Amino acid sequence: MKNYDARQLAHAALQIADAGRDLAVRGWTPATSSNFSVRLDDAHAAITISGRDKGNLGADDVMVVDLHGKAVDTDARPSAETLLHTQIYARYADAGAVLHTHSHNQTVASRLWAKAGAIRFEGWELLKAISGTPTHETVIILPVFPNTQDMPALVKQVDAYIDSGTPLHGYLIDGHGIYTWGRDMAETRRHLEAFEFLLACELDLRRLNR
Ligand SMILES: CSC[C@@H](O)[C@@H](O)C(=O)COP(=O)(O)O
Ligand SMILES: [Zn+2]
Repeated sequence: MKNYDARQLAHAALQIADAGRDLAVRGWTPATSSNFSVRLDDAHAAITISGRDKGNLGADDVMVVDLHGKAVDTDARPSAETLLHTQIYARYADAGAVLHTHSHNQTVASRLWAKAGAIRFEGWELLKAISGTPTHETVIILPVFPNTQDMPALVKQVDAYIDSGTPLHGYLIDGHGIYTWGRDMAETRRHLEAFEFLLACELDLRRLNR
């Protein structure tokens, strides 16, 4: 017997496919990169199957994992980065969706700010698109973690950052891409779009030497 709600899974798969189509059209998911998930309940998430074309997802491209990243009711292989998704659901009880993309801006910025270890956004009106940010007179830090294929090692770094108490709304991985999340898919898409815009602004200022 399934211990998650199949209707919820079907709805999550639709949300994931819809997000994937939109993000691919924007060019943020090149060459099967990126992965997406939606929380189903306290113990399960729906997540993209590894290696699929993220711009052309259907219900068969989404599977269920438990919050330890283990496949549930299927032999399919979940995203190679599943542990980064389940970590967010485990650490943030109100997280309802996680998006990871590889846009050009995200990837270039991750390299430029890797040494500094973070990008500091301050004074941008669009910061208000990040939930809990009532004014542009705010600082939001987007950390940059070194890339590795060793997911437990990456999870450890993110855990240490969360444990430090600095608010975390998303992060970059060096030479790789971005992770962000929200209470539901709509909020998560807004956060992703806001970070992409802010990164583009910071990159332009760099190009202009400002
Ligand atoms: C195609 S290169 C990108 C992958 O290595 C990975 O970073 C990625 O985002 C997608 O992996 P996936 O296992 O399909 O979820
Ligand atoms: Zn990736």
